[in-house]
Amino acid sequence: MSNIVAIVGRPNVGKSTLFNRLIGSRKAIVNETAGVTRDRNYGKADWNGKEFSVIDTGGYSFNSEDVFDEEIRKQVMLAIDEADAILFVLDVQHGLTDLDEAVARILRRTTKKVYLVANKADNSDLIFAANEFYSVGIGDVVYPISSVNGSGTGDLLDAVVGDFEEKPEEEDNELPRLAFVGRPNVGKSSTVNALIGIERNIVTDVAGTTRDSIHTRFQKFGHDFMMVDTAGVRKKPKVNEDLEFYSVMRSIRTIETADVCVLILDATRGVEAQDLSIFDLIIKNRKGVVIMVNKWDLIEKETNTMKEFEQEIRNKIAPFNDVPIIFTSALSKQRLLNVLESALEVYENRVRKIQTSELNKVMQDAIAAFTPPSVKGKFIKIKYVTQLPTLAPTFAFYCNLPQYIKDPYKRYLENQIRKNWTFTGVPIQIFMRKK
Ligand SMILES: Nc1nc2c(ncn2[C@@H]2O[C@H](COP(=O)(O)OP(=O)(O)OP(=O)(O)O)[C@@H](O)[C@H]2O)c(=O)[nH]1
Ligand SMILES: Nc1nc2c(ncn2[C@@H]2O[C@H](COP(=O)(O)OP(=O)(O)OP(=O)(O)O)[C@@H](O)[C@H]2O)c(=O)[nH]1
Repeated sequence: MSNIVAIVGRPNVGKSTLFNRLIGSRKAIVNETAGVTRDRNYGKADWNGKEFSVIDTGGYSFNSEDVFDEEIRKQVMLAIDEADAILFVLDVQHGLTDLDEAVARILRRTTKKVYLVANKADNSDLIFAANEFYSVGIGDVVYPISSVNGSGTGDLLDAVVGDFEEKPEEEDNELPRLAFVGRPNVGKSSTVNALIGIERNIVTDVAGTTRDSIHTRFQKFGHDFMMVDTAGVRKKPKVNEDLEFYSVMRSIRTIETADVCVLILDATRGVEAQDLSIFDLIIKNRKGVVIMVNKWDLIEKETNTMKEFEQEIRNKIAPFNDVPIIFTSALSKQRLLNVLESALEVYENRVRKIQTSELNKVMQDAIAAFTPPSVKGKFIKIKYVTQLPTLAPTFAFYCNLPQYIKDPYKRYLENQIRKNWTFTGVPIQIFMRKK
């Protein structure tokens, strides 16, 4: 499980610019995954081989003035709760403002690691001016950086990743880990409680290694798996705000811990932007996914209601829509066990390894049937393909001119893989390599 770094600060100090710079090194890799949309607030970064998640708390803010300060305050508090490290960004060109001071007051109270980042230090005079920020009284070091030209970010990142605690591998490594995620009020607690209630005696709470995550072991019908972060679900830290930021922040750690995520939707609300953001988080972390449309009991049904609903979801999550979709009622426990069955199938799909010989036999035919279009008169030849020994399915295609193979052709290859083997619910990565 990776470390989580949150970027906080008042508007316009350059949080998004810093965010883009931090995840920039990963962009090329992220784009390799056909059809994954990059949202602007969450990404994976890598510094000297240490991977971590980055959250940009900006951009979520309300535009209305009176709720503004309060909203920033809440975001900072939540960032403190959920992140392992905080980058507190200030603007050297603008100097300290009241709002900076207000954020600093909150940050002074946390025991989490806070790094004071003096952004927009584009030249040596401005780097010198950053010394002003020692007066803020957070940490022993001020990191002058320029998010625009990149100077100083190396020293900052050295410090940040140098302070990461090695996260111990969680216990019960072989058991599949399932997580129930979704925005507030969709029925996460009801689902988990119903599942636990189904066989009260055969579940045990296992304290996780992180703060307050409790993993519940579930053994029944020949299944044996862990439900991750059920503490967060059952304890119900009541966040009233139905804001994207909260669902996303609360979901990140859970998703990173899981192998398969059950994304719960509220049938009465349809698919909303927040649901799609959480879906993107799951895909970005290359986890398995099952979509559970809950509160189905509340829907007036006609002959095709379910089919139409399902189609609407598939359209919205396209292009990656080879995903199980199950209509449930946590209240009446309808089809909850189907969700489990499905999640465990997805788990099997995620660990599936295809023999290189079998893979090549099938894929060479598919490639022969539809060859990559030649570029600038150059003939592109894919020589062979192999599945890499990674946790989530990743295929490397070796060819003479990898840079000329574009996303549509990669999607063709992915579709052929999905057609011939079952990878339902699992994102697939396709890499082109030079041979
Ligand atoms: N000169 C200079 N300008 C910068 C630097 N970093 C960001 N900026 C500029 O500052 C402005 C604000 O940057 P953003 O990244 O949008 O700031 P933000 O903190 O994310 O703002 P909100 O989304 O409103 O919270 C933009 O015009 C950036 O181009 C920097 O290192 N040097
Ligand atoms: N009719 C109906 N109501 C449901 C169903 N599942 C949950 N509810 C109701 O929806 C409300 C929210 O359910 P919770 O299980 O608390 O939802 P949650 O996702 O855990 O909510 P947060 O803790 O806010 O994230 C409760 O009033 C439940 O009784 C369902 O399948 N049908």
